Amino acid sequence: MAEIDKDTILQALKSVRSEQAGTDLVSTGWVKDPVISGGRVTLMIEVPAELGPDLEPLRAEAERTIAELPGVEAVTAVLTASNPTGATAAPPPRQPQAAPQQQAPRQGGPQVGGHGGGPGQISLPSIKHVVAVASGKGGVGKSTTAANLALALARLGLKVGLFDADIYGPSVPRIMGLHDKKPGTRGDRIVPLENHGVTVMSIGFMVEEEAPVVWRGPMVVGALEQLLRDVDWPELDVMIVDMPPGTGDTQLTMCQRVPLSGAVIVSTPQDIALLDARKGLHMFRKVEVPVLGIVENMSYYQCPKCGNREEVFGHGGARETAEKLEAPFLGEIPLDLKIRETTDAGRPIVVDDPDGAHAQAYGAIAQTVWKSLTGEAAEMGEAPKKRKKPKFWFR
Ligand SMILES: Nc1ncnc2c1ncn2[C@@H]1O[C@H](COP(=O)(O)OP(=O)(O)OP(=O)(O)O)[C@@H](O)[C@H]1O
Repeated sequence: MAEIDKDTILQALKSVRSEQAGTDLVSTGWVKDPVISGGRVTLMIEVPAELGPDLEPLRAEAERTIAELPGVEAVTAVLTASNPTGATAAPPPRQPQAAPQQQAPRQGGPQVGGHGGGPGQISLPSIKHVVAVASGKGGVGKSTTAANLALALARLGLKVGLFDADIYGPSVPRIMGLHDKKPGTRGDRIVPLENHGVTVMSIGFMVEEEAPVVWRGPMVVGALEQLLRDVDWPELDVMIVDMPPGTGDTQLTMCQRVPLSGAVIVSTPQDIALLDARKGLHMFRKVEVPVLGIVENMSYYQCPKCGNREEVFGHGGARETAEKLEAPFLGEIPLDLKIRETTDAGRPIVVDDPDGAHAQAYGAIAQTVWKSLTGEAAEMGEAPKKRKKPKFWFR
């Protein structure tokens, strides 16, 4: 099969003309280095934000042009925009739908479910439930929680996917031990990767590691939607979406476009983070996505040597906030060096120490989430080392 290289791609793109810029696509300087993985080409086109909405035909033509090159099996071109003022402009939000699933559930209360697919939403027919893991601000451990929750759900015997939508800092490839891997292709679809028994996709797989991922407003949503659609998702019981941090227009639009069955909000006990958590809760309620509950992360510090427990940030705030706001409290995860080390080493604690207290805590959260989604109880599978033939763990 013919090898593709960057020069051939750029040469071909010279035949694509931008009416708006009055020149060919390459001369605009908008084309970033194409990423080539086997027969798959991913192309970022970074355009002035104000032109973005008019440039869809240009994007599509670039995609068609590359697709015609020998050796190209699949191509994804995405528009991104760099905006020095930092201002964002998201597409107008879809009006919230009045659907029965869109009431905030209570623990032990009515089940929620279905993967939406309403007007303006992406259709994900092979996925039964899509759950967003969100936080009002960055750095609270959202990705760590998303990964461990996904792994704990897999341990319940479920088929689980993890989609990294945190386009500003995609950390799922590293957390899931896949940072040096690239997804393959089947026909014109992207085949997601798998590790620790969970199917994983991240925008981080598609960009060069050192490349700063600068995305703004509608481009983020467009790129994520496209990636979600281009992936050949297997049949999944549940997909966890690691959302971009914050509660701005981008997050709001994501919540409206992705057919969410529910959302989990991660917060630290600090007041400021809790205020942000409230914003997160209000955001999901505004778009009528059920909030499955709040997880308090870095809840307290337990000395690994003496077992002494210290309430670093005035522990318990998330539980109180959850009660006040009538959202379920899902559980607390302590601040523990082992959680950091295992996460950062690509073997999250649920895999690294499946019998430990932290894995049990994530397991209990996973059970509550699954019960809220389906009304069904699910039992934890045993840790793999105890099984001769692990049934649920490494599938
Ligand atoms: N419970 C915990 N105990 C110790 N370290 C933790 C815990 N939770 C997360 N961390 C560590 O905190 C850092 C930030 O976590 P993570 O990347 O999950 O946060 P995030 O909210 O997703 O951040 P961002 O939104 O900026 O991507 C990581 O190094 C992670 O290992």
